[in-house]
Amino acid sequence: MLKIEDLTVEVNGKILLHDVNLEVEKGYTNVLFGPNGAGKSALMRTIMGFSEYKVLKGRILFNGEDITHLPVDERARRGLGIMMQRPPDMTGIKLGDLVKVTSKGKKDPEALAENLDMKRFLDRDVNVGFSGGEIKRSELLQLAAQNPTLYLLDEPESGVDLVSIEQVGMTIKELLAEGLECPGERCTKGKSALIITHTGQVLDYVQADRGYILCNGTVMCSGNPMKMLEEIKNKGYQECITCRLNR
Ligand SMILES: Nc1ncnc2c1ncn2[C@@H]1O[C@H](COP(=O)(O)OP(=O)(O)OP(=O)(O)O)[C@@H](O)[C@H]1O
Repeated sequence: MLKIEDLTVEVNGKILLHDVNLEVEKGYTNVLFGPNGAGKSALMRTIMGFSEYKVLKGRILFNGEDITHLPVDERARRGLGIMMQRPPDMTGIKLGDLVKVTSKGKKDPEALAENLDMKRFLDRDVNVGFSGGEIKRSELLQLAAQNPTLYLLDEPESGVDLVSIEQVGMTIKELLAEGLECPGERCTKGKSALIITHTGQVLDYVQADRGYILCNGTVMCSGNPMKMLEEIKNKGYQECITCRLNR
């Protein structure tokens, strides 16, 4: 589904990512770990196609197509959706109108908002004055309306209180399960996701398939995400440089 090959990226003349290789197969949920400033959000934003991130080398393939130089809207049309860590305020745009446009009129904003306890926010300007947790729920509401096939989720649990985390986690679980098919005993998973998490809280709700550790702008190793999380909690990131984490 998503394949990143030897990707090197600069912003304002500074190389933020180099020689990044990473994959998310159809139906997989992969996790991106890494210390602050490693380049995780930059990678997400590059995958989504934000124009300030210039690809100097390598490519991004989505369903076999080279999308490295496609604009954001084209990537969204092809099925990429992002929950940003810090999305911008959109003064003058009502959340309800955005949800309606994003779903192309196919989904009822009120019904989508009900699930996320966001009905009272539909008449408000997107993100303006929203609390940290409300922003996360607003981002999820927009993703539910867009219905992408690959979810890029940048720290979905950050700023979310311990009660609301269940709501956020369960919503992500439901979104990723859409299209889940279980012919006979075997299930084919629905959507794909790449999730950035520091705490791993979201992994209490979503089963992760593979973890990647990004340090200093490049992927240092990949492996079992739960083992990686355990290692990071116990030992921090110092070992990732030499890629000695248990996999
Ligand atoms: N538009 C930009 N212009 C200049 N520097 C940038 C830009 N975007 C990101 N950076 C820098 O790139 C580095 C990586 O940032 P990024 O947000 O990707 O880190 P991160 O791994 O997501 O960190 P965190 O875990 O703290 O969210 C940081 O030093 C950041 O200041």
